[in-house]
Amino acid sequence: MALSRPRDGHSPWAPARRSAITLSPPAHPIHAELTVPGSKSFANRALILAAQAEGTSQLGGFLRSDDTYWCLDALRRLGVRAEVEGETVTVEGCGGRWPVARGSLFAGSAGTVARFLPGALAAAPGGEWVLDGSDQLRSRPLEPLVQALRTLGGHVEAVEGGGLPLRVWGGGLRGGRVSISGKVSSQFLSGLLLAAPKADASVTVEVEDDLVQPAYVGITLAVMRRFGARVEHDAGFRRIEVHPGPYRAADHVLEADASTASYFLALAAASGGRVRVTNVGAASLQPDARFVDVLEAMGARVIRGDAFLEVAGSGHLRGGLTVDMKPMSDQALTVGVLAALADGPVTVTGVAHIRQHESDRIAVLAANLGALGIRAEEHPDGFTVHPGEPRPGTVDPHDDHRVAMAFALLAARVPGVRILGPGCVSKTYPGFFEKLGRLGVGVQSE
Ligand SMILES: O=C(O)C1=C[C@@H](OP(=O)(O)O)[C@@H](O)[C@H](O)C1
Ligand SMILES: C=C(OP(=O)(O)O)C(=O)O
Repeated sequence: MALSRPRDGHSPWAPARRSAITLSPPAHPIHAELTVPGSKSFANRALILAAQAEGTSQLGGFLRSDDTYWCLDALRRLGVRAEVEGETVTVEGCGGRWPVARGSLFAGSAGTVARFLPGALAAAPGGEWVLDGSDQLRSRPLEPLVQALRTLGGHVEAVEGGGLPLRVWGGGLRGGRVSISGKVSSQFLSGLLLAAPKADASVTVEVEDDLVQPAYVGITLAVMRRFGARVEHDAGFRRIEVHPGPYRAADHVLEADASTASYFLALAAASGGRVRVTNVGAASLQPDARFVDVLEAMGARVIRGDAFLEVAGSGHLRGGLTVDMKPMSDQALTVGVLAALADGPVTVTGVAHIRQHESDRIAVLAANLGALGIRAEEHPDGFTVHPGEPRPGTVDPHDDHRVAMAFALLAARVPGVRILGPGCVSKTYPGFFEKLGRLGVGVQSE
């Protein structure tokens, strides 16, 4: 099947492209109360389950971003009717029998779409599709998921190499036992679990090695239950039993994005200001809602409510610590950039797998800190940053939204940090730089 596809993951929901943006510190410490938009992790799980459900679901708190665009686009190409109005998506479920049973699907740069859709396709009674993605997503791993779906009788084949593009045939999944690796990505396990209720019999999944970011598996199970799935699991999500049954339509309010919230809370810690995020709290299921613990260890004052988080910075960041970021590794770069402003070295461990995220995040962090005059050592599973006086300079995010958002934090104190290709933030938050501007950070576009 010939494929014509965009090479990157930028969607029609991304703002007009700018070649670079230069940031400068706010004139006054930032004091703000703000909300952040919806989480792509919640949105893409709920979209895929609502599409497979019997009946119509309404999902509130939806954010238009690249990752959610490509998820919705793939479901529409499968014949699912879905309408977005304001922050609400209405999805007419097809019961898992995709109305368009042949064709090409595109995941953009969304790991969630690449890892969650193959199971939903293989579990369908019939059909044949090719799922592809951006160049960046093509280079990210998929094999453990492909192998596990095959163990359950799924008909899935990499077209070339081991990742995307992937050819998937419907035909169903049988139940039984299956083991899967969790040390490179928790999304393999999540993708298998989301498909498991559609199998002919119960599926028992065991994690055969380590499991990174287990909280995302908790989110998977919570969203599955919301759509009617019956699931049992141990405390660490290492052994999970999923019973067969249909997904049923459910109205669902998606959690606001704790990863996005972390940048604004970190900005308060770095700038000596105070930020309260009023729609992400300690009750969130997202691991990054616990990132405030790291800010506290670095000297910030934190107030935790069930539905809000507040951070007040002293303007001084404490270093001299080692942090295992495996449970919330999307914030590893945030720690790395804050460390440049701290009073002692900071080491991050437990994040070997982020070398296979949107970029090799450890290498890209070290190279960009180096370009700003900050020494950073790479380790196989993390890095050590030696703080200093970052100088103005250019950051190349390698089309990785978290690199761009983390380096933007330097604007708390450093004038003249220039970020290339800032549009990459639209993967999860197209309005990120505009929001920084409204908080008083100087934002100059080229
Ligand atoms: O399941 C999810 O929604 C996610 C899981 C995590 O990925 P990995 O488990 O691949 O690290 C996380 O980094 C990503 O931003 C979202
Ligand atoms: C790793 C990330 O995304 P993805 O869902 O593409 O894996 C991320 O958002 O940091």
